[in-house]
Amino acid sequence: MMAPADQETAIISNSSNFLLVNRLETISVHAEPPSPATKANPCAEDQNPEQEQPNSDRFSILRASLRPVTLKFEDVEYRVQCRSTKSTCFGSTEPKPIRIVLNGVSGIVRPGELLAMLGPSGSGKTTLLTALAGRLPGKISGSITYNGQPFTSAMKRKTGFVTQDDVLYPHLTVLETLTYTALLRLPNKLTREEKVEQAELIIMELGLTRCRNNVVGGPLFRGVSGGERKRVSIGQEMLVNPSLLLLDEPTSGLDSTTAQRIVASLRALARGGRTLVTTIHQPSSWLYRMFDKVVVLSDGCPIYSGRAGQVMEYFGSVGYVPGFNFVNPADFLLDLANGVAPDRKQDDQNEYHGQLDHEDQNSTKQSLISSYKKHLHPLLEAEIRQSTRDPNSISGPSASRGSEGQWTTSWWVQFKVLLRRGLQERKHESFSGLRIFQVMSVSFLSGLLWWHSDTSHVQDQVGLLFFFSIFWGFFPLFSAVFTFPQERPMLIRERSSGMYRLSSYYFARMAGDLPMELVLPTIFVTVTYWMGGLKPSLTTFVLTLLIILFNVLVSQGLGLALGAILMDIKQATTLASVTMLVFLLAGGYYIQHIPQFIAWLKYVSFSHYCYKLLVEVQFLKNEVYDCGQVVQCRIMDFPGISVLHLGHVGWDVGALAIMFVGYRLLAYVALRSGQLH
Ligand SMILES: Nc1ncnc2c1ncn2[C@@H]1O[C@H](COP(=O)(O)OP(=O)(O)OP(=O)(O)O)[C@@H](O)[C@H]1O
Repeated sequence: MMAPADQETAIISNSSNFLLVNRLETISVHAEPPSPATKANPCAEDQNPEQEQPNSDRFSILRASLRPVTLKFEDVEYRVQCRSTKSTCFGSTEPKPIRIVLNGVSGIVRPGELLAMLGPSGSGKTTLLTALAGRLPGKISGSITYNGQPFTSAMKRKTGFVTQDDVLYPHLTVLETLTYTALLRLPNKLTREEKVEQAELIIMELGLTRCRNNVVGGPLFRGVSGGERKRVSIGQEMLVNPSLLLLDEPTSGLDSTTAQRIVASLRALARGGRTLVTTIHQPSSWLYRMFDKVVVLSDGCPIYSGRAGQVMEYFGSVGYVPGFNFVNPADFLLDLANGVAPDRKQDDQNEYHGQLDHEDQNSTKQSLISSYKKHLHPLLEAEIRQSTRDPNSISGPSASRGSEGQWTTSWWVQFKVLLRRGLQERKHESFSGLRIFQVMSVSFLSGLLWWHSDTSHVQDQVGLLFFFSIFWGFFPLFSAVFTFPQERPMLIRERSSGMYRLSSYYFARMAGDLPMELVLPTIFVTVTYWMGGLKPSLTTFVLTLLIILFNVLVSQGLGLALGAILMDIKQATTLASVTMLVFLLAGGYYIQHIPQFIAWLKYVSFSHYCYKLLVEVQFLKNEVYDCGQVVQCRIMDFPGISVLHLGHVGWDVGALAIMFVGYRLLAYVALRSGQLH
């Protein structure tokens, strides 16, 4: 059997260039990594990196981007206003109760260290981690600094954050997911091939080779396993070689061997000069030994913050000694954080069969919190103060090079990669069998209903044109409404790690939607137009098709805007259906004599303009119809047509164009102005 340190050495030496890069970084970082690094990698100091690894040149940019970060958090307090309100008998509401989620948490993590946050469920680990990642909304009291500086956008790009829930595109394979991330997040100075190679290395490093070509999967269809998904999420952050890496429960759902491998990789990453912080549930004693520091939370309050190896000593000194000779320190800490003192635990097992006294638990927690305040807090304060005087931790390169550009890749590269990724992810949804069936069945059915109608039945033909404008108003509107509410988690995740500009995402999304949104209406119109016996002229057909496609784009824009403004699928679909019904009624087909005070409605209805344009091109020439008793009338004088006041094609097209631009602009502004936080 290999000793843990040997195993780690084996993992490091057997694995990819990526870890080799990390090893090399160990030499170049300012801060001195703790001694185990040398144990894990005994020859690191003797080797000339350039000679030993000919490939290392290619990744020198990644190495150069690694800057030691000393993370300090002091007396962090976070309060939230609970949503529930109680109505009083007089109809007024009581003030919303305030909940203290974090209360006076302090700590310091230096480059080369791995800090683990332990605590029962709901104790505030995720909240603290999110605060340290600079992503917690609302006001945080206390101070959190990175090399003595507040969180900046330069720091954002050097920070990796793996959330508890994996936010991944379900239709992309593992390789595609990591490759697109590499293309978006790695600097322009690396070639495309090098970025792809880096993604491959991560796949090897995280043991994902077997499932590299499997789709990630989602709630509706199976893909890779939960543990593999988690590793893909970790890989996405590891790719950019972050100086500060924060992980929320990276081992949840993993078997113990994989969990050990992941934590060993994390420790190796830390030893390469990074600062690592992770939350973890119930680590084994083997995993626990890999942590340099731990913070233990109980109901948002710290009961320990300091060296992992000194934990038993500290709790022994304040009167808490485990009842057994051998105990996993993590289990012991979790018991304490739950208020279960060692003696009570034995009582519980022997006599009470799980009936723990809540008062006892609360008093144990209170006693642990006061011991922390009395003994540990002053020591931590002194350590933080001392480190503030240390020039390495305040003027490290991450502070001095904060003026670097905000983006690693150009707008155009971001646009191209996002466009390709979007097309690949959404082609399944846009051309799903169900969607095609829906459109084709409506198309054939309407073609049969209007089978070879002619100008002797003007009313029927006008009805078909109005149906075109309504169907291709509703359909794209309801598809588009889902876009941004569904993409929101991904957008938040990727934008908060500074992956791309909102504008490049937005334009890529618009461009990617074009072919998908325009193919189905084209097929629909082609089938129904000729089956329905509309004017047998190629020019009229093409013009009809163009008007419908324009209408599709306008209605899609409205759907995008409603989705972006409300960011809630239920609310957005409700508002979309009301709006579309109003547009339908005011469109000019059902009612021709709208009262003056509400007649303005038709001017905001894109269906109205579309319908007018369709009628205009269909009956452009002075055609005639049979208006009874062998009398022929001009079609333009047909009652349902004459009230449309045709003859203003330019205005109608202009109105649609304004709506086309306006709705999309509105959607962009809504996204920009905070719906993504
Ligand atoms: N914005 C919020 N509004 C209301 N309650 C909140 C909010 N943020 C956090 N909380 C509460 O604060 C507590 C701590 O939450 P947090 O997610 O940080 O716990 P945790 O230790 O990570 O739990 P777990 O291990 O189960 O993930 C929870 O009880 C949670 O409900």
